[in-house]
Amino acid sequence: MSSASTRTFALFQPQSPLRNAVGIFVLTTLFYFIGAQLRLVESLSMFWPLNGVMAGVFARYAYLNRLHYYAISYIAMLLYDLITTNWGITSLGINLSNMVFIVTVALLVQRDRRLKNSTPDPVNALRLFNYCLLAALLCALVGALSSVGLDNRTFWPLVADWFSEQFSTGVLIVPCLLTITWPAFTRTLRVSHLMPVVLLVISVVASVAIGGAGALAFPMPALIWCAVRYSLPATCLLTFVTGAVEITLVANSIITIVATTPLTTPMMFSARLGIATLAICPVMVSVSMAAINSLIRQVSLRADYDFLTQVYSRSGLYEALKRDEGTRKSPLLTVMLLDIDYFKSINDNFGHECGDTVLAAFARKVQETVGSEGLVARMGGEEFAVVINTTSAQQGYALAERIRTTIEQYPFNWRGQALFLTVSIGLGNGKSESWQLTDVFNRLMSEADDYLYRSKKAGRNRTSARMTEITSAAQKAAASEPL
Ligand SMILES: Nc1nc2c(ncn2[C@@H]2O[C@H](COP(=O)(O)OP(=O)(O)OP(=O)(O)O)[C@@H](O)[C@H]2O)c(=O)[nH]1
Repeated sequence: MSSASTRTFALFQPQSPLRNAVGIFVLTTLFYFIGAQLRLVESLSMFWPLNGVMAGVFARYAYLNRLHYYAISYIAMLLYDLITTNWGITSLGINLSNMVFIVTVALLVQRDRRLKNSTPDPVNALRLFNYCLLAALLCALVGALSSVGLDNRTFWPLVADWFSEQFSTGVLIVPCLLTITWPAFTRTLRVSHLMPVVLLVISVVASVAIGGAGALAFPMPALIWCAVRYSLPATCLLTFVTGAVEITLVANSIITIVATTPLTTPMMFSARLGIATLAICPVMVSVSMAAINSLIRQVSLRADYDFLTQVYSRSGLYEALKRDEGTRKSPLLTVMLLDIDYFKSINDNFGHECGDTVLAAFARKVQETVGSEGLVARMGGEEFAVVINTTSAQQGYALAERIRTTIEQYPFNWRGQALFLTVSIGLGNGKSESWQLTDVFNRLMSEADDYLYRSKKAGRNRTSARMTEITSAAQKAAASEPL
């Protein structure tokens, strides 16, 4: 799910086992500390981020999936308990339940990776939701078994509490950990970009002000808006923050979902599950948006380029011209239409495959001759267009002649045999205003088409243009004048 355009965290590295071990130890201790601090508020107000964070870390970095790294995380938890609690042997079981959650999620995500299911698609987001569900169930069973009797609590309420806590924090945190990247601010920030976040804050405030069970769903429209507007990592982060804030506000009765206080375990169970279930929606929308955008990029790339020759397609050329509008400086545009002479005979004599190879090599040679400044497009069959900014009609004509002679002399290679081709060219030259480039192009294209016809008619392997017509008419007139 990670974006290639942004840098990823470098806390862990495949070749640095010591660094990884220290990183895992510190992260485990840090998040154990944070969880323990939240736990101190009141027994039901927990938000236990450790398991979600460590599951995300192990799931994200495949090279951390080693027994000794898991063991380091487990030892860090035991040490923390040893120093800060008097749980004694019970700590082994309680922390084993944490490890059950971490290992289950990490292994299931890694398995998906191996099966090549790591692309952002809504099914993967849903799968992650199920993995958290399964991991939370297993963790709750182990956790409740180990802690039954602590604080006089019985098995099933413990399972419910443990499960809802693990599931909600897992669903909120794991997608975040799997997608998080360093922010790359390439665009200037406009106030309108912040509107989804502003609405999100307003909806959380409204949840507090209005209260009731429905209040938990208030941030949903804002989160969906975030999913449509922002990147997947940003959406996951905002969903996590909103969910965590809501859980904390409900647990501390700041969002009042029931009139009775203190909140009972079943109420908190339901609230946590509700928040977790709602949290999957923006993530799925965001993943769908990422999949749609990547598909659009692929499709438009395919439409913009000719598959065989790798130069622009006709529609791609128009798009490129539209992009150039407003930025170009040259007042003159040259459009060339090139048509390979007797191309049919290549197909007839050497086969279609040879024809294809020659077309691709021809396009490469033309692009090479015009350089990166010129746009080359395949207009269809063996007909190509070149569009280039020029300073004079002569410059355009000289370039066309250079293309023609280059092709004439170039030995196209087909299975060790050298094939020689010629090309006929028609030229259109004209002034262009930057805002009407495509209109000018259409006009010059029709002029180039006219002159291409003349090149073919005059015997092929030549360049024709208005300029040459004027020149040859002047030459003819000069020749016919009496001495
Ligand atoms: N191999 C191959 N041949 C193609 C492709 N597109 C068009 N052609 C062939 O290009 C040939 C064009 O033939 P014509 O239009 O008669 O033109 P020509 O033989 O080049 O003759 P002139 O243009 O009159 O010099 C046809 O035989 C088409 O089948 C392609 O993508 N691959």
